[in-house]
Amino acid sequence: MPLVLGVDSSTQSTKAVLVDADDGTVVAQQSAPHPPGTEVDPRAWLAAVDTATAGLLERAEAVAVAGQQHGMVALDADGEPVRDALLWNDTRSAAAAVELVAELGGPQACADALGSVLVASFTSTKLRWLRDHAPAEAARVRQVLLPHDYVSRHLSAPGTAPFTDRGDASGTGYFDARTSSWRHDLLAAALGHDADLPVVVAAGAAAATTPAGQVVAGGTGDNMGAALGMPLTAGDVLVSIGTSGVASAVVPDPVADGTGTVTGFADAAGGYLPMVTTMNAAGILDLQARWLGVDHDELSALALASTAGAGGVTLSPYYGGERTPNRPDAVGTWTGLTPATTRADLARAAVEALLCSLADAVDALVAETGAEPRRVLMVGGATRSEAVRALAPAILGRPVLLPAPGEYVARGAARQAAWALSGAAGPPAWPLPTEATLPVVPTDPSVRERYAALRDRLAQP
Ligand SMILES: Nc1ncnc2c1ncn2[C@@H]1O[C@H](COP(=O)(O)OP(=O)(O)O)[C@@H](O)[C@H]1O
Ligand SMILES: O=C(CO)[C@@H](O)[C@H](O)COP(=O)(O)O
Repeated sequence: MPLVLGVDSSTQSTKAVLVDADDGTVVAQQSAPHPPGTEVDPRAWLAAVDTATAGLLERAEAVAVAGQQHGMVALDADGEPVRDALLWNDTRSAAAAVELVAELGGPQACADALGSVLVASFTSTKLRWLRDHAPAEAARVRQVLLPHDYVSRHLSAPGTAPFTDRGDASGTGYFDARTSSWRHDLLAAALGHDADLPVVVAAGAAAATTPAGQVVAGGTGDNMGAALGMPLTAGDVLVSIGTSGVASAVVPDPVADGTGTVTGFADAAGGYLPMVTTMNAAGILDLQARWLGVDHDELSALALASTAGAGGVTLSPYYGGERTPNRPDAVGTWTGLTPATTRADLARAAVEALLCSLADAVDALVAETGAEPRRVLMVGGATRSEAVRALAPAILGRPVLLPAPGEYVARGAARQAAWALSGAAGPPAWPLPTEATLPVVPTDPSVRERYAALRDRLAQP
């Protein structure tokens, strides 16, 4: 029974799961929090991974890291950060994104070259921001890594050249996933000069060893990790409700959505992972719980005590700006508040807004990939909310398969580690533990209609 360790270095925390490589059974798991905010000293992730893997790494024969996508880890000649990392949900580079898309010949040309239309989340836009707003720091940059590359390097033997994978690289804005090659020209155009980039490791290959000699696999982006951890197969749509809200699917061929709604990432197994990502997801409920002075269980109970449509209250939940739709300067907007509005209505409106935003994401993904999903699976921290589970099938308009509670990004990283350890042609077959299939219960269609009307009204200048 060889054990493998999977690490998820996501936005809010690092999670580590120790797994039996033969059948995917979780033997132990630990986590450690990350600092809040959209710019973070990346060394905090190294401290978190040390804490989360303490006592587990020693027991593993192989390890892999999946990490939050896109974050800009800019290193100097000594391999130290020139400044705090800018995360995927930092919107200061929105104007830089517009500029870079224009330089590439417009949105469709950008999607054709990179698989995605650049928005502020992408690494290249952050490098352009650095060039224009902190030129002294930009001039010191010698190497650019993604969060998972930086954590993988930390776990590897000293002197290991940094490495990444095709999945995470496809979210940088200077990688061509179809040829699996870096676009140093685009990196230089963004940053103002060229810099070193990590070696791109083939899917399932061993990339390095730890100081103790354990195999380190290439790692990947957290969403690619989740796809590998399910595993997601043709006909599935995965809805993930963490810091970001994500709808994703695995497909064999690249997509190039010139509207920018669907990003055309690569996956961690040689295919592609078209995705729709929102910036406001679990945080909508965190904020609502704080405002109402309740915990998550109480928020859920309140939401379920109201009725469909939240007594006429509708929320546009783009509190921190939004990426899909691309409204980096948006704020949250409430409508329909009356003297009759209750705390339960407010809780309900928050849950409905979260799910309507995800329903938009699923619909856009289905429209781009052209096939109604065979299954919709739902994972992520906010699926612990009973209200989210109860209302999701009705608002998504599809039955929802709920995998057993677990850390599926970390499980995907563990599966990649097991793959690299085995040297086999593909990852091991691990059964997906499922908790329930949540059936669709008919709901008031005006919930989505009113959400869409508010969303579209706010888009007007
Ligand atoms: N019972 C719950 N109800 C709603 N949200 C929850 C609940 N438990 C945890 N969360 C939220 O889930 C989020 C963390 O989810 P996770 O998938 O781990 O995020 P990430 O991978 O982005 O770090 C946090 O915002 C947390 O508050
Ligand atoms: O930017 C994206 C996807 O393009 C996000 O999905 C990040 O990858 C962060 O993920 P979580 O921390 O929410 O899992």
